Amino acid sequence: MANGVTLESLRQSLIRQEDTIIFSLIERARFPSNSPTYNESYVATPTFSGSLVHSVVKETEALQAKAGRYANPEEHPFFPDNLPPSVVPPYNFTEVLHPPAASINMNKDIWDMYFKKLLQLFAAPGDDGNYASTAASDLVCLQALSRRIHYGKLVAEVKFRESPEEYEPAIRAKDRDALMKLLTFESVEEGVKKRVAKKAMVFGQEVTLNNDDNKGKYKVDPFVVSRLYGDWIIPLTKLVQVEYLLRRLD
Ligand SMILES: O=C(O)C(=O)C[C@]1(C(=O)O)C=C[C@@H](O)C=C1
Repeated sequence: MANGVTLESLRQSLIRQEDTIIFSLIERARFPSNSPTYNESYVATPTFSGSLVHSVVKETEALQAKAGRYANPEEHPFFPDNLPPSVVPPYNFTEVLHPPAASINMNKDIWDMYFKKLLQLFAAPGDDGNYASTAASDLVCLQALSRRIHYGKLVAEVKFRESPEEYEPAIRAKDRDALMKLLTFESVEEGVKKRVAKKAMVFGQEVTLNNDDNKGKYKVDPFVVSRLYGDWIIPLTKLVQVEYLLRRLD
């Protein structure tokens, strides 16, 4: 395909992104749940609107927008409204995606999934007062998840270009189920779920000098990581692909 992007190269990137996601979860799991981070009434100052995490994400995004982060089509802000423009010289990113792709931003769903479902699965209950660091860790997780899930746009583009004749009728018929079927590779998904569990075991083990006295203790539960992928990350990546394909002929 044009620009040297292939399904294989995109899958390699998704595999590399697993490392980033798992490490970000391990870092977040250093802290307990720290509920004041998410409590809107905890921060009572006009400087911050909403919860601490809301402000940390929003204000960090504003700074990163100035530094050019969102000029990259692979990056999506959680708070896209009123972001300041980039102040850095533009970089000529290769255009792979069909332009309507720019209107797809699933971060609202990612935000809800992360705070309502994922977090409680891997952050132990408790409060150690490290709210600012907790919010900073959440931001790193959210950005890693967002990048991975929106990678679905590129994956969908490559799949479309490889066999437009298969996709076009389903796109014209706006048949989401047919698109979902076409883009699904169950054996690949099974492989992803197994590999991330294995990576969670390797990356999350305690490394000591005297062999295996910590066997079986992991910083994030490998089963939970596999479940995050199976129940949320992969389904949202597929939803991005469907949304992208539906606009592919616009
Ligand atoms: O590898 C692909 O073909 C993808 O579309 C990525 C992905 C995933 O999210 O990991 C999603 C759908 C496929 O069924 C398999 C895997």
